[in-house]
Amino acid sequence: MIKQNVLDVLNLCKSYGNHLVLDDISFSIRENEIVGFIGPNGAGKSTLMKCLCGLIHMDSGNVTICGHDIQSQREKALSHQASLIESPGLFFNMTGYENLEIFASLKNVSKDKLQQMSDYTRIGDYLKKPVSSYSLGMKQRLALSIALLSSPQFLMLDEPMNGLDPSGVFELRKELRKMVDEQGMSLLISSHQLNEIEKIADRIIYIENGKIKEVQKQEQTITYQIRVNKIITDHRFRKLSDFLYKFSIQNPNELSVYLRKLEREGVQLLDITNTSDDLENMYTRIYGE
Ligand SMILES: Nc1ncnc2c1ncn2[C@@H]1O[C@H](COP(=O)(O)OP(=O)(O)OP(=O)(O)O)[C@@H](O)[C@H]1O
Repeated sequence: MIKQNVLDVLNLCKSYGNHLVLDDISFSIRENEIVGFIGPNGAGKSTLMKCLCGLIHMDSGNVTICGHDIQSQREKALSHQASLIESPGLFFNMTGYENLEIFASLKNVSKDKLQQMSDYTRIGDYLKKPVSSYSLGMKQRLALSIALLSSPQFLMLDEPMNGLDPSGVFELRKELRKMVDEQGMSLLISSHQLNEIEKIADRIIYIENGKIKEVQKQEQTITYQIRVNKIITDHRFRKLSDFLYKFSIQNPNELSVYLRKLEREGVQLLDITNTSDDLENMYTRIYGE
């Protein structure tokens, strides 16, 4: 089945005064896809997310959410998305449950859904206490539950792992993956935590100075460099120098196929190195040390 795009961003530009913060940004996100957004401080991640959820206006470009243009069909486009950007907008002097109730009534959500999302917070009796008494993790869970009240098809989370302890990060990652897999949601998630993004994202977009520097392909290619004792004629092995070749596979199981092929041709394997770009290598290559 062909997956539709839930988000299309085309040539988006945004400046604050003379400062061009987003410079001709274009990318798409498909159904059921988790896209990670990585970039150094001030790269433009939050500004982009704010443009995508209608919090601020872009100067030029086009954004469609589930096929609806965010400018000409603003209400329809925004009804398909939810976002948590910067600190969650909670009423601190009210209880968690009262917060959920207010947002449920604003979003015209049924009582069942309200109950479902109060259970989803998994903060138990704390729901009856003022939000000011919550830990950061509890506030995050409450804010995420509020964002999910409207069953969005597209969710944007800006640095959701900030301040969470390792078990909180693990839980959040597990839950986000489950939501995407079971409810068909798509997710755009920004983080500074490279290893966390690597674990959750299907694809990663690198941004710097408001420009997309690179998009990691969804299918991670595994590349090997091999040193052998004789010339290989098979074109799938790219010659780097005498007796040094490179080949790429999409699936780890394919490696044995390549190695058996060499064996059949009487080529002796002297050395093999996995030279695939992992996230940290890629980050260093793009942004420097
Ligand atoms: N309201 C504003 N007015 C003027 N400049 C702004 C405003 N908001 C952001 N900027 C500037 O825009 C640039 C991008 O900021 P943004 O917050 O989008 O970056 P970021 O990638 O989210 O950074 P971080 O990882 O530190 O949160 C920065 O140079 C910032 O100073």
